[in-house]
Amino acid sequence: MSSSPVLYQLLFVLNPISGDIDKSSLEATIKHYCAERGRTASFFHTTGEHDEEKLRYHIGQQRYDAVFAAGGDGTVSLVASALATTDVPLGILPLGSGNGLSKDLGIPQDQEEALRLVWEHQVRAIDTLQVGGTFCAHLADLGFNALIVEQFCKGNTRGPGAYVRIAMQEYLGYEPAVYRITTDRETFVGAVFMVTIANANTFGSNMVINPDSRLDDGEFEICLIEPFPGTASLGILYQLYTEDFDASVYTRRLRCRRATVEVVDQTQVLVQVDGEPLQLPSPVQVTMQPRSLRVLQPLQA
Ligand SMILES: Nc1ncnc2c1ncn2[C@@H]1O[C@H](COP(=O)(O)OP(=O)(O)OP(=O)(O)O)[C@@H](O)[C@H]1O
Repeated sequence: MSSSPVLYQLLFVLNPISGDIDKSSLEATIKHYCAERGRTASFFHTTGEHDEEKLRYHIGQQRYDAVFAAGGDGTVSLVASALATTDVPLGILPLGSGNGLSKDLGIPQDQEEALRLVWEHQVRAIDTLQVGGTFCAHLADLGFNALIVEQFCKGNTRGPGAYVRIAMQEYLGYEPAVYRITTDRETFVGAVFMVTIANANTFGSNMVINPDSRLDDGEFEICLIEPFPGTASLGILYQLYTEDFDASVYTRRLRCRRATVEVVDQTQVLVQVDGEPLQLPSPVQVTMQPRSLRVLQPLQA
């Protein structure tokens, strides 16, 4: 079920570095856009240091009708985590390298068009995850992609080009680990190239890792790409871009409500959660909080 309340007091959480995008005129554009429509825009600038703590404090002091994340997936996750379990909806102005959740919600990638959410929207409640105790609104993974995200974050170039360059460099020498994955329905044991814990469907790169799955169905998927010969790589890539994940013999999905992901013989594992690389103790517990986050979506989405 969805509704369209009028939102007057709006907070925009701006990440100055996301996506290598110049945001010098953004604040003035947002202020002007909101003022023209009788809305009030306030701003919170991230610093990269204790942002979630500071944001929670700020929104605890002031009543907002919606809080917009103006940044990439990391900024969206930060704001979503602060808003989850409250009744304040999350809006997104996609200003990162990938912008995964905004794409899954059908939010326009153009700045001006995304701003229309301020006055034309529907509110939808979506599920969220906890991955090893860390909030996750979109996708988390272990294995190859987590390694690429970690390298990407260490580098000083952002944007999709840097991501592809790192992936090509790391692919040849990559050794898949062995995982034991136990869900409320089944157990899988084996070597896996990449384990994606998916509440949503699509990576910011537009690769569809988890087709035909809803953000509010009370379930999530563990999407596995098992080790594959080099000759199969282009085929798997093609399936990821054509929403045909299940077509390969090297892919499978485990649908569940809770799961434990263990890297056999390791006590710690690299996990990327909503685009941020983390070292977490293994096994990693994954739980779901059904319909715990209210989000703004375009009316036609
Ligand atoms: N003022 C700042 N200076 C430096 N780093 C910052 C600042 N504000 C936030 N950050 C860092 O930015 C990162 C989040 O960036 P975000 O994910 O929003 O953009 P992105 O990585 O460019 O895009 P995407 O995740 O869509 O690929 C976090 O690691 C956060 O600590």
